[in-house]
Amino acid sequence: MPGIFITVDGPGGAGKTTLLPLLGAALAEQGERVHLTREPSSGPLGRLAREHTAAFHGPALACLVTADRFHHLAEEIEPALAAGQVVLCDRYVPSSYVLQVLDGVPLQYVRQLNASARRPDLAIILTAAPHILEMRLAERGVHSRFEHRGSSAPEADLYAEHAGFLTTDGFPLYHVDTGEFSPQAAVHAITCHVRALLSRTPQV
Ligand SMILES: Nc1ncnc2c1ncn2[C@@H]1O[C@H](COP(=O)(O)OP(=O)(O)OP(=O)(O)O)[C@@H](O)[C@H]1O
Ligand SMILES: Cc1cn([C@H]2C[C@H](O)[C@@H](COP(=O)(O)O)O2)c(=O)[nH]c1=O
Repeated sequence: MPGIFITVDGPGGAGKTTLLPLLGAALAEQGERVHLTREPSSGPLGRLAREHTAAFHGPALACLVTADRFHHLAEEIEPALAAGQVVLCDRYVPSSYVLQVLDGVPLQYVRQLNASARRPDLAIILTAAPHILEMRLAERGVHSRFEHRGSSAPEADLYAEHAGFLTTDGFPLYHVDTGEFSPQAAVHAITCHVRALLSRTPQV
C-alpha cells in the first residue's frame, strides 16, 4: 500500500515540535511505519535556509525554502511514501503561505511557486490564542526572526485568513487548537482523525 503524507503547520509556539514525536509514537504503537521529517529539511538547501533565515528575506527565502521542498520531496518524502510509510512533516507549504507573506512576498507568487508540490493527505494546522503563543515563546525562547515580532497575532491570523486558499489549492485542512488541549489530548484527536483517513477504524 502507498504511504500517507501528513503535514503539521501553525504559528510559532503552537506545538508542532512537541506534538510530532508524540503523534509518531502513537501511530507506531498502532502498527504504522512512521517517518518523521521537517522543513526546512536536513538536506543542503534546508540547512542553508535554516542557518540563514536571518539573512535571507522576501523572494530569496521564498525560493530557497521552495527549492528545498522539491529536493526534500524527491530525496526523502516520495521514497518513504513509496515504501508504504506514514510521513509526518513538521512545516510544509502552509507555512510558506503565511511566513513568506509576512515577509512581504505576494500570496499569488507563493501559490505559484508551490503549485506543483505534492499535496498532503492531511494538512494539520495547529493554533492557539495569540496570548498563549506569546507566553509559550517567552518561556521557550524564539527560534527565528519571524518570532521576534512581539505579537503572535499577525501570524495566527494569516493561518486563518489563508485557510480558504489552502483548501482551494488542494490541502485537506484539519485544525487543532492546542490552547484548548494538552499535547496528549491533541495527539489523541489527531490520531483518531488519521485512523479514519486510513479507513481502518471508524472516526470517534
Ligand atoms: N498542547 C500544549 N499545551 C501546553 N503547552 C504546549 C502544548 N503544545 C506545546 N506546548 C509548549 O509550548 C512550547 C512551544 O511548543 P513547540 O516548540 O512544540 O512549538 P512549535 O510550534 O514547534 O514552535 P516553532 O514554530 O517555534 O518551532 C513548548 O514549551 C511546549 O512545551
Ligand atoms: C517551511 C518553511 C520554513 N521557513 C522558515 C521559518 C523559520 O525561520 C524556519 C523554521 O524554523 P522552526 O523552528 O520550524 O520555526 O524556516 C519559512 O520561512 N518558510 C517555510 O515555508
